[in-house]
Amino acid sequence: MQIFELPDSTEGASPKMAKSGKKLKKVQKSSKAADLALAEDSSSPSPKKKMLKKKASLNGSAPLTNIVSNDKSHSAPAVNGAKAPLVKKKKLRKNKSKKLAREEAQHKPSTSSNHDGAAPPKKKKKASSNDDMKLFEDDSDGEDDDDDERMETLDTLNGGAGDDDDDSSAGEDAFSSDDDADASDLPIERKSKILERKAKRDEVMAEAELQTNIQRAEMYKLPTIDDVERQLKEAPNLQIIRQRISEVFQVLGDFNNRREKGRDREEYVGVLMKDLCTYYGYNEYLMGKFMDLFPNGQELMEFLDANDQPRPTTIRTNSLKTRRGELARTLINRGVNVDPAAKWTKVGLVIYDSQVPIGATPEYLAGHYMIQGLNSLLPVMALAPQENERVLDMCAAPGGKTSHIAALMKNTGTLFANDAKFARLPAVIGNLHRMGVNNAIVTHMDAREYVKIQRQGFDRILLDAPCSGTGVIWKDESVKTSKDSQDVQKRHTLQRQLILAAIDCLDANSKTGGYLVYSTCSVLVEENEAVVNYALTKRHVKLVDTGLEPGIEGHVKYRQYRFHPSLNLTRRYYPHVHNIDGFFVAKFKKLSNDKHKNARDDDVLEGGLGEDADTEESTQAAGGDAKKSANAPKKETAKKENAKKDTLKKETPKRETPKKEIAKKENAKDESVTEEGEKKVAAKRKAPTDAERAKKNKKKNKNKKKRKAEGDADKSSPKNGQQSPKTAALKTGGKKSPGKKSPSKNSPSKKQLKKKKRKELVKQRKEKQAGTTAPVSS
Ligand SMILES: C[S@@+](CC[C@H](N)C(=O)[O-])C[C@H]1O[C@@H](n2cnc3c(N)ncnc32)[C@H](O)[C@@H]1O
Repeated sequence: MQIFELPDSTEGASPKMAKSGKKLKKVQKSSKAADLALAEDSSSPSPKKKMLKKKASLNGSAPLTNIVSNDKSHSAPAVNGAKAPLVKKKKLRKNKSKKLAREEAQHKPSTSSNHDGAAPPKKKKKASSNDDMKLFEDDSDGEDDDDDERMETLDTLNGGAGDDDDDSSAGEDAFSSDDDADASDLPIERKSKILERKAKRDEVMAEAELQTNIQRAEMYKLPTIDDVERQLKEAPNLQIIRQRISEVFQVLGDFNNRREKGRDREEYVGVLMKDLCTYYGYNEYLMGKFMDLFPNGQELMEFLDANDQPRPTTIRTNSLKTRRGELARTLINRGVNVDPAAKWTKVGLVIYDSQVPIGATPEYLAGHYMIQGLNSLLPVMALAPQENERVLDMCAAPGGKTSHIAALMKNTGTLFANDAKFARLPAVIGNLHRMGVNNAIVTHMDAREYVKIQRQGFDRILLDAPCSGTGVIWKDESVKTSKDSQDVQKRHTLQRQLILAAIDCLDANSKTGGYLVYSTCSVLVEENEAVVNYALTKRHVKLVDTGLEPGIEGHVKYRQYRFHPSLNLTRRYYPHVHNIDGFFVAKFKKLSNDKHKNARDDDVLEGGLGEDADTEESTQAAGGDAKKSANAPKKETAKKENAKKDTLKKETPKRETPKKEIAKKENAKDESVTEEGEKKVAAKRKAPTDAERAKKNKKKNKNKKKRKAEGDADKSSPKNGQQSPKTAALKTGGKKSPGKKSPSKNSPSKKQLKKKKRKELVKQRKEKQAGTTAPVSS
C-alpha cells in the first residue's frame, strides 16, 4: 500500500514499461512520457489514441497511480484497494499469485519480469481473446501481448495492494483501472464509465468490421450464371448461397465501385435471382415481382424471411356477445395466455400460448370470438358500417369479416353476405349462426351480376377480392411456385370487373354512406393500386382516408407507372413491417350515380395496368379534381378510336367465338399488366415517325389501287366493296368468308345502291335541265 503512495515511484515505472510495450516503451520511458500520453488520450476519442491511453494506463498503473497519488481521486482506490472495483475483481486469482505479486509490488514495484511471472493465465487468455483489442492490433504492431501482460501486471499489483480486503471480482473492471475513473465515483458511476468506454469500443469495432466487409465486397468475384446454375442443381449449399446473395447485394448497392470489370448489372441480378429462388423456394416470376416491390436488398430479405414465419394467432372479440376484457379473463382462466393484440384495435387479442385448442373452447363454440388475423380487422374498420344501413359483403366466405360488419351494425339494418362458391357458403352460415348474427342474408351469386338485381342498392360495400394470396405465403407455401403472369392477369381482370360492379351497386345518394372498401391479401401492385386506379378512371368515385392507424401509403409512382396522386390514401401492410399478413386497403366514396364519362358497358375488358396507369390517364380526376394530362389530345384520339371500335362491335352481329379465341383475346387485352404486355403497350403508344407514316400511306394507296383494279376486273366478286378480310369476317358474323357469298336478299347490295344513286343523279340533272328547282338530294 505504501508503494502506491510513494511520490517518486514514477521512476520505477519506466523499466516496467520498457519491458512491457514495444511502441509504448518508447513513449513511456519516463513517467513524464506516460503523463503526456495520458493527457493526449483523455482529449482524443480516436481508436488509436484510445488504445494508447489504455496502454499508458495499463502499463503505468503503478507509476500513474503514484503520479496522481497526491490527488485523492486517483490515489484513493489504489491505496484503499478494498474499495476499488479493480481490486475486487481479483477474487479468482490464486493466492499464490497474489502473494507473489504483493511481494513484488512492495519491493520491486516496477519490475515487469516479476509481474509477467505473476500474470494469471486465465486473465491472459481473456485479454487476448478480446476482439476489439484485436482490431487495434494492426495499428499497434503486435502490441497486444504486451498489453495483456501489462493488464496482468496491473491486476496483480492491484490484487496485491488490495489483498487485505477480500477484494476481487471481474477482470473487466481491471481493464478499466484508469485515468478517468474517479476515486470518489460511486460504484454505479464507475460502472457507467466502463459501459461508456465499452460502447465506444464496440462502435469502433463495428466500423472496422464494416470496412472489412466493404473491402471484401469490393473484391467479390461473381461466378458465371452457368456455374451458379450447375452448382444449384448439383449440390445447393444454403450457406454459400446466402453468402453470395449478400455479396451480390453489396455489389449492386455500389455498382460502379464494386463490380467486377466486364460484368454488367444483368449478370449480377441474374445470379441473385437464381440464388434467391433457390434459397427461398420461389419461382422466378414471383421473385421478380418481389424484387421490383423491394428494391432494397435488405428489405427484400426481411420480407422473404417473414413470409416463412407464421404470424401470431389472434382472435376478434364478438362485441355482439361479450367484451374483450371479460373474454380475456375467461380465457386466462382456461390456461390461455392472451394480451390485447394492438393499440389500434379494441377487439383484437393475441394468443401467446394455450393449454386448450383455441378453436374448441366453450367460448369459441358460443361465438364469443372469431379466430382471425389482425389484418382482417382492417377493411371492416375502414368500412365503418353504421346501424340501420344496407351493406353488401360481395365476397364473404367464410364470413369472418361479415360477422365483424354485423357486430359494428349491432345486428341492425340489412347485411348481404355473398359468395360465388357454393361450397363455401355453409361456412358463412355456420359462422353467422355461431356469432349470433341475425341481420344477414346469404346469397350465392357471381358478384359481377349483383348489379343486375341491386343497382345503387347499398350504403356500403366491402369487396374483399379474390387474389393471388401473396401476402399470406406462410399459410400456403404453394403460392411461391404456383403464381405466374397468366394467373395474376386473370385475377387482375376479375378484380377490375368486381370493383366496377361494386361501385355500380353503391348508392351515391346514400344519406349515411356511399362507401366502398376494396381489400386484398396480396402485395402485388397489379391487384391493388392498378385496380383502384382503374376504378378511378371509370367511375365517379374518389379515394378517401381509410381512417386506419398503421400502414404504409399505397404507391403513386411504381416503376414506370404513375397512378392518381390520391392513391397515397390507400394502405399497404407487410409481414416484416407490421407483423401481420401482407394486405391492402382502399376506401372509395361514390360521387354520383351517373355513369362516368369513361364508362362503357364492356370497359372492364379494355385497358390494363399499363394503359390506365402510365399514360397518366389516371391523373384525370377521380372526382374531376386532377390535372389534365399533357397527352390529352393523343388520348382523346385514342378514346375516339376505341369508341369507333365499340360502335363497330355493337353494330356487328354477335358471332360464336370459340373458347380458345376468347381466352386469347382476354389475355391480349390484359397483357399490358405483364412485362411483355408493357412493352407491347409502350410500342403501341409510341407515335409513328414521319417515315413510318409515309410508308403507311403509300401502302394504303397501293392497296386502294389494287382493290380498284380487282373491282374492275371482277365486278361480280363477293369481295367487291369489302374493306378487308377482317371486316368481312365481322359482317358475316365472325365466320371466315367462304369467298363466294351473295349479299342478303333483304339488304341492297352496294352495287344496287350505286346504281340507284346514279339513277337519281341522272334524274336530277334532267330535272335541272328542264328548269325545275327541286333540291339535289344528298
Ligand atoms: C379473400 S376471400 C374472402 C374472404 C372473406 N371476406 C372473409 O373475410 O372471410 C375471396 C372470396 O371471393 C369469392 N369469389 C371469387 N370470385 C367471386 C365472384 N366472382 N363473385 C363473388 N365471390 C367470388 C371466393 O369464393 C372467396 O370466398
